Amino acid sequence: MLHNFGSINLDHFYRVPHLVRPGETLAGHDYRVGLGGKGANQSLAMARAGGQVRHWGRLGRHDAWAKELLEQAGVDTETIMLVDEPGGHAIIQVDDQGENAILLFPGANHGFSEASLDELIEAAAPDDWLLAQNECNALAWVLERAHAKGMQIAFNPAPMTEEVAALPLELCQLLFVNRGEAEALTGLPEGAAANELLDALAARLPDTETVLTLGGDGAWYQHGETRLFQPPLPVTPRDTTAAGDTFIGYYLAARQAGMPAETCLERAATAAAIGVQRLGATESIPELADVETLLGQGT
Ligand SMILES: OC[C@H]1O[C@H](O)[C@H](O)[C@@H]1O
Repeated sequence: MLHNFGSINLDHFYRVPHLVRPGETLAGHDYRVGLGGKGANQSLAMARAGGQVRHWGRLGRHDAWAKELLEQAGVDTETIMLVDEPGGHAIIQVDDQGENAILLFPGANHGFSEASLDELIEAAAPDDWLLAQNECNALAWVLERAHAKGMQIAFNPAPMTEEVAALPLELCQLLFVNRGEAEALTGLPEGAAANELLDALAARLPDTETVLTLGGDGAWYQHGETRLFQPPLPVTPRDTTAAGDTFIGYYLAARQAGMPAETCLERAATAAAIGVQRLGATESIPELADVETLLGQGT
């Protein structure tokens, strides 16, 4: 079982002619509300991919529909608490090129007490996995406790903040980073080559398996002497929101099923390529059958 200590947000989407500039008032031409949050997106993607995932989350009581949606997708939601607090939400602008800008309000995602997390870690099995992103509070504490219990840790340092760089990342078995996150963790300048980023990540975290996602430039896996490249799929993105989350959920499900790293990369990249052609966060995450069809393995 994988336990995902992750955010749940209500995403408010606006299609815009361009991302709003400082001081500008801009009219959007489409508006929708959907389930998002990096944590919820990754749980839902993992469940759609056939993985076993339990979500540790906090959700405003009025947004209980979000819990049902995760449950319908196959996520174990027993450990999602409904609380009398404003829930997390995001204001997401998507421009005509599919680029986005996200304003985040953490709300209930930042209300975890150490006691409640202790109970969740206590209930997990020592050989279970923990997955986390950077949208919930008490992150360092959770990583240390989960590691002390013997759990394997997968971490996605998104969104990147100064505090993340100070986390005990050496406790992680698996790290998922995009270009910006890799640059921030290694101190390399913007635009550094993939090989330089991977070298610097390996120097900093020699025991950690690293997956570097580069959007339209493909993805890499690195561990020890092994370095694998997954070429990008030729697609025109409509909305890149949650593409990284889709990738991570599909990767982890494939890994949980015992697939080798190159297969995990291929399935994850294929799922993300389908996702970027659709609008929204959880709404864009494909079903496993769609991914297998594109992989040429459909029935
Ligand atoms: O990664 C995409 C997600 O980031 C923010 O957490 C939004 O809620 C959105 O769903």
